[in-house]
Amino acid sequence: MSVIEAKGVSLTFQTADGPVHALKDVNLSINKGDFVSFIGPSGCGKTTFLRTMAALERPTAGTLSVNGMTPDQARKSRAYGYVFQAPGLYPWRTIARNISLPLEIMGFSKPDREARIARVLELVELAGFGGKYPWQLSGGMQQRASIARALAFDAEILLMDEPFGALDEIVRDRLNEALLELWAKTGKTIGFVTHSIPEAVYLSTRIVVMSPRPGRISRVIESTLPRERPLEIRDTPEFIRIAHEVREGLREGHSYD
Ligand SMILES: Nc1ncnc2c1ncn2[C@@H]1O[C@H](COP(=O)(O)OP(=O)(O)OP(=O)(O)O)[C@@H](O)[C@H]1O
Repeated sequence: MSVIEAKGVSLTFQTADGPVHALKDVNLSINKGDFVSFIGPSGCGKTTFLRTMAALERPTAGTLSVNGMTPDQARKSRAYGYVFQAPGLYPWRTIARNISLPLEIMGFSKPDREARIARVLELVELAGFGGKYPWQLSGGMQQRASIARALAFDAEILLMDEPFGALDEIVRDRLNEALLELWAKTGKTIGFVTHSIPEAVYLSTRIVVMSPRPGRISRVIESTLPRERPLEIRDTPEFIRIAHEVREGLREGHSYD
């Protein structure tokens, strides 16, 4: 069953220096339970595409449906959680109260909010840190808190824009493992932007390779790796083969420059 469907999506930004063709004729279907990564050089439209799915940008041509609705309707019915590149937590609110904020806006009762906060803090391994302020946590813990905030209202779709880009590799490895575990536990559909080939291969069921000027999909790679993936899987010939295929896709995209 397809939960996200993009048909002929193009987006041109009008700027003072003329039009910027951020996306051109993007066609993609994401199935329920898929973990889809978007990879490509800087400026190829990865963030823009994720933002159009989340109704944070509007395509200039084509159609997009999210859970059978327009992106606008999907946003209003809270069909997805969105994780930004930076954690974006309010420094004057504790971690629990940061997670609580969208729930308060959505009108969840206090006991329901408290139960949800406890559950998501547990999921991202931050149980016991709800009373801390963001500045009392490390960068990796803050990013996990922002993931908890996106998970709290239990949307079936999670859109993540390079959530681990600013973290060191050891922390990133741990969060990648935790994210896979969470995905296996919850069966969510995940759209994930990254710059890292190993991260894309490790996490995804499908890897969408994009190329710039204008942003297009140059290759979609179906992963042949099993769903259960210890970190050591990165040393297997199959992992290396898929990484090679992604690299080839990236190179291919560049030949259009
Ligand atoms: N609001 C905007 N107004 C004008 N141009 C924009 C706007 N947002 C993005 N762009 C342009 O659209 C193109 C795609 O940008 P986008 O941020 O989607 O790329 P990206 O692949 O996510 O890049 P990065 O990997 O560096 O985050 C770029 O050329 C960018 O300058």
